[in-house]
Amino acid sequence: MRYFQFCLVLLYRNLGAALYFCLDFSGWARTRWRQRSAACARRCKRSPTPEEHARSAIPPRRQTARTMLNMKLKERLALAISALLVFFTLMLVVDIQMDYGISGHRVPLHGRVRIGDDTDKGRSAYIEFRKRFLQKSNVGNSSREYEQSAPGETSGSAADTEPRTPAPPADRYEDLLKILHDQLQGRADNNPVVVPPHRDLNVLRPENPTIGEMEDLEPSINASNLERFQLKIAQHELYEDGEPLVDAVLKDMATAPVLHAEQKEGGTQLKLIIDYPNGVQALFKPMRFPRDVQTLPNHFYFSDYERHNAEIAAFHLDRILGFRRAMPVVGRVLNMTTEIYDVTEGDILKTFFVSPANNFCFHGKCSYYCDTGHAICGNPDMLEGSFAAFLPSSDIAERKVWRHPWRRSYHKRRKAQWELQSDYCDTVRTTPPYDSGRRLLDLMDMSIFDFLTGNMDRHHYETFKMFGNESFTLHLDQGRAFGKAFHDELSILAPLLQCCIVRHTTLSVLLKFHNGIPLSKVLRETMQSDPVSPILWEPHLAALDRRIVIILDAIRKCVQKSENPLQNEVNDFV
Ligand SMILES: Nc1ncnc2c1ncn2[C@@H]1O[C@H](COP(=O)(O)OP(=O)(O)OP(=O)(O)O)[C@@H](O)[C@H]1O
Ligand SMILES: [Mn+2]
Repeated sequence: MRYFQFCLVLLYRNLGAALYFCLDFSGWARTRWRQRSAACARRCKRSPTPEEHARSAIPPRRQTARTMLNMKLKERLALAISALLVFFTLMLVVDIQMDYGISGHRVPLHGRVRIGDDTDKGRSAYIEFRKRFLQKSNVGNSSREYEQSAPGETSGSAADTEPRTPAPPADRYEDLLKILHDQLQGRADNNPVVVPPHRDLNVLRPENPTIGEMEDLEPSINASNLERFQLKIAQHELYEDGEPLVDAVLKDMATAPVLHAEQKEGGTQLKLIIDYPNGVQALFKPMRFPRDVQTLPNHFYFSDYERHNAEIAAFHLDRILGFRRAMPVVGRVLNMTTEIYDVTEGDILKTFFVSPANNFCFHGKCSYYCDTGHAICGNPDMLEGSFAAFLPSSDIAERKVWRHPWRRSYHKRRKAQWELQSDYCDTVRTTPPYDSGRRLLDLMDMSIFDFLTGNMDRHHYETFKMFGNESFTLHLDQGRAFGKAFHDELSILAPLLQCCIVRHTTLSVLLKFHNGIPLSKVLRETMQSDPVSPILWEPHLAALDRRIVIILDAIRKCVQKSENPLQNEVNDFV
């Protein structure tokens, strides 16, 4: 990136001079052209004489050399600068392509960048699977399932939003169940796709200290539930299965008096830090739209609005799937006057106003959607939002920010490297920290989690520094999840399909929901406890059950490919 900045500075510094020379050069070219045209007018109409023929037979290289010698110094300079400019531009493009590692890790490229691989190489099943998936969704399924609704379109008829009992699954994935069963019996140990529990550090957990133990901190007698929760965050999970502090923290955030509100710096969209008594804090994301408003079809994932209910739903989903890597999030309705306006100060106060519909609104200051046209409005001054329990401060537990290897390009015309290179995972899996331990498997879980919620906005992820690389990846920032209920974004599954590796435990949970009580039902019921329930529009819940099937298909495809790579290649071209 430093090279990139250097190039930019050089480019801009030289741009003026280069332009001058280029213009001057074009002047020179025009004069030459005029001279040549005049000469041509004299002789072009007749056929060339033998001497002219001989003259034109001078080798082109000598001609070029002669032209160069005839040029003035200024002309030569202009040419050199133009060439330099082209060179810098080329270097710039190469630099942007190469830059995707932070935290000291630059993944070596081994000269493997290809433009648009169209067959899967090695273990990847991404391209083959995507082809089939697209065929499937094009043929015979022209129902609403795969259509994108119009901008701002709402649910349609009431019957549409009624919970429906899904039909019994036709395919129980017996082949995948058998792998799980064999692994529990100590067989299928070396399955290249499904990692058995005794080779998974998340299950083994030889050590699992908490932040409190690492920092030698004990909660005081008056410690809040959140402080106790924070000190219990461990190396391999945020909280234990069945941890009672989770519900206690949710309750505090939903009911405790709001003492102070302040806009959070950083991030692209408006968020407030809410202070409660006893040092408890939460990250507040406001409601902008009703539940059934979907991502605008012409919006890229990076310009999509954040949805407060997506944060709430994602927390519950993360918990139900047994990951326990998302901080507790709860919904609450605030009085904008007494719980925001009266308890905040500074510039944000100047952004409050009363709308033509007599609602109380504000927009704060941020880089996306913080203006009068995109204000957040109460009804008339009651505002719903999500409250995420605050992570421990960096004094206690510093976090490390990692660039996600499967990060999107965040540019409307540019593609990321993983989209161009089908064997991209080979590069990632040989690079620390993805070459050993739990990290790569965590990214597979994250890919599954994000595919279920439709979250395309996973540019970075964070871990707690004190636990080193053998620690879980936090599931932070799900604000752009649950945007499109009728579209399944297969590219979110690219990490899984390109690496073809998954935890036994994760596959087991997916199969449990697929063959047993559907995920949509469990999540719907769990979220009923939230104060602003219902949290999700029904089609988003239905999408979860549909997407589990796609994930299971993907894992099956990976297993088949690992068992018989050649045959699958052949089949795919029949
Ligand atoms: N529960 C939390 N407690 C403390 N800090 C948090 C919490 N959740 C997120 N953060 C921090 O706040 C930052 C911004 O949060 P978040 O990513 O949700 O906002 P955002 O506006 O969506 O950001 P971006 O636009 O960059 O995706 C994160 O990078 C994270 O470090
Ligand atoms: Mn975000």
